[in-house]
Amino acid sequence: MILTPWLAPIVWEGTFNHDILMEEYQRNSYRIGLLVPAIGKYIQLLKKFLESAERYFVKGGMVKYYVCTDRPDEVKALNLDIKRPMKIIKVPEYSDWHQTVMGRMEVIKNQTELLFHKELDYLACLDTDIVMLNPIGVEILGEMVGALHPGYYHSPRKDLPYERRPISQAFIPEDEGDFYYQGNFFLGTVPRIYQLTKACNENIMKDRANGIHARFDEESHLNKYFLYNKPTKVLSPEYICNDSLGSPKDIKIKRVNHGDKPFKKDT
Ligand SMILES: CC(=O)N[C@H]1[C@@H](OP(=O)(O)OP(=O)(O)OC[C@H]2O[C@@H](n3ccc(=O)[nH]c3=O)[C@H](O)[C@@H]2O)O[C@H](CO)[C@H](O)[C@@H]1O
Ligand SMILES: [Mn+2]
Repeated sequence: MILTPWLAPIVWEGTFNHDILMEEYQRNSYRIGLLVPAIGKYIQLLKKFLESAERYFVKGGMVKYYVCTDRPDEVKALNLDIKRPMKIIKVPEYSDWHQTVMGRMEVIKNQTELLFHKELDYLACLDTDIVMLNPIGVEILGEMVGALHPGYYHSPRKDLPYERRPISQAFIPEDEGDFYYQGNFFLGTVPRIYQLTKACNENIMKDRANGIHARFDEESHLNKYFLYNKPTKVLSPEYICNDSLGSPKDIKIKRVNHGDKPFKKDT
């Protein structure tokens, strides 16, 4: 499938000409931010993430890295082999894993107001446990872009793991839903990312006030948002693979490996 039912492209290897897209990009010299949280022990993953991004993420583009961390000194001590600019954004140490992943929406919203609206045209938000293995180029750029979860792109709607409890703001009724999007790779223009993170954060706050926590944290809220605010471009699972998937025939190129950690996740 290379087009959604609302006619947004689904980006697979072979569906685009990188040279044409790059010429178009260079005429506009868009500024791209790559934001990654590295809070607590996830700082251990940062060097591999950033050095792979340096090699593969929009090569030839104007990219700046934004690292959100509770421990700036540990990030500075990493001896990173990167040439593109990096800014460290100080964030609180959250009480647990769930608050940390949910907090990302609030941090992005706040930093968009303060910083990103001045510094960037596009912002991409990725997990730290991603290692890029192949080029991820300007083909990913769009107004508002989501990535298909590699575990569910062939699943019927009834099997998509949306939040199904009506009490949550992330609730999606049984007879609705297009795709299941992954929470760890989304991007868009700065104004669209602002709207997205503001809406998700407000819904997270409402859930908190109502004593409910959505099934897959901020990913459930992102899926709700994308249902009623359709992405203008969708990334195929090439962009968010992991080894546990094996080698599905339709994934010709694994652009990343996601999820390997040298420590146990404390959820
Ligand atoms: C299989 C599974 O359960 N997947 C869920 C899990 O993905 P993951 O298992 O990929 O979550 P994860 O442990 O990678 O955490 C998400 C990201 O938050 C950041 N981080 C998290 C904790 C911390 O102490 N410090 C820190 O920096 C870091 O960038 C990390 O990569 O979580 C996501 C939330 O985004 C979604 O809910 C996914 O569906
Ligand atoms: Mn992850």
